[in-house]
Amino acid sequence: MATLQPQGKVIITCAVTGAIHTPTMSPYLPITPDQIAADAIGAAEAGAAILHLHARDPETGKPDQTPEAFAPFLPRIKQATDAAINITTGGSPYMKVEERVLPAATYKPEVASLNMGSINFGLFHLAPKYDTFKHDWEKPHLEATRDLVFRNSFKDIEYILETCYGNGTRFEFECYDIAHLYNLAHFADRGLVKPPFFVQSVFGLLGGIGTHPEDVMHMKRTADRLLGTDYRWSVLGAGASQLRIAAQAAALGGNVRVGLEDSLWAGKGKLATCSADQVRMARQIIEGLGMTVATPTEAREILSLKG
Ligand SMILES: C[C@H](N)CC(=O)CC(=O)O
Ligand SMILES: [Zn+2]
Repeated sequence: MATLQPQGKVIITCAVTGAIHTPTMSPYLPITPDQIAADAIGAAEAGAAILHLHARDPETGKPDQTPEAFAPFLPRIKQATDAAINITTGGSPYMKVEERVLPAATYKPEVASLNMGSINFGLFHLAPKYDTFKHDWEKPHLEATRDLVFRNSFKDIEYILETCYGNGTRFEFECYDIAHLYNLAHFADRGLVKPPFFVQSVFGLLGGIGTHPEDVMHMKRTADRLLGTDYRWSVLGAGASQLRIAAQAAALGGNVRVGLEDSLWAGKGKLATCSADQVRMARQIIEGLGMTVATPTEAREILSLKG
């Protein structure tokens, strides 16, 4: 029987680069292997017990899901920190599941992300519009920059489970909406996933659930009802909602995820200069609530990681 999460102990996961933010959005977004390694090591030193990692093409900054792309920074991070490595199987919404699972299948990490359902992945920009009748510019309107579906079908999820399970890898179950919790319960009922389930509730991504405190409560109440004591709850808030969502969840006994993958900000209108900035701010909130940040060893215990 998995050990229950000790009261007041909070696991910080840090996601350092991701695949959605582009270099044009912030000069601090880690792109090269050196930058990804330095940002991850800094986040671990600041208190992150789990490091969620993606790779990018150092020239273009584009997501790169080839195992080779992870090779230059993984051993250095493992050398420099005791943090648990969490390799993405999400890659980017443009990739097929066969490509997305390769790095986790190759490196057999302690943790790998697993997206528990498909979602619309939209990105919009304000586009000026010229009214040919009025011969004048109309109020700029929102136009889709990207109109994607981040596909995670039941077969895709099964494929990743089958590919990684034999490696002792456990999953960070990314749940962007309530339905994804039901999908997780479905795989649990089929015995294809074993408790404790590390549930990463994702708030504030267009296409998924919002960031209202009621959304957070709804996710937690539903997870409590469907998964009982078999899950360890964590949250990530996208963009400016990151620390507000973290504070609410920590106060409810949950764990938190921060990092430049999920938000480029360190407070209102201030770009984070590194993911460690956000780890330090999360830590301040956690300790301010009279709680303590879990060490990598404690996180392994709580999540039954292979170590
Ligand atoms: C919202 C996050 N980008 C979700 C994520 O981290 C997905 C993954 O890497 O598998
Ligand atoms: Zn990710």
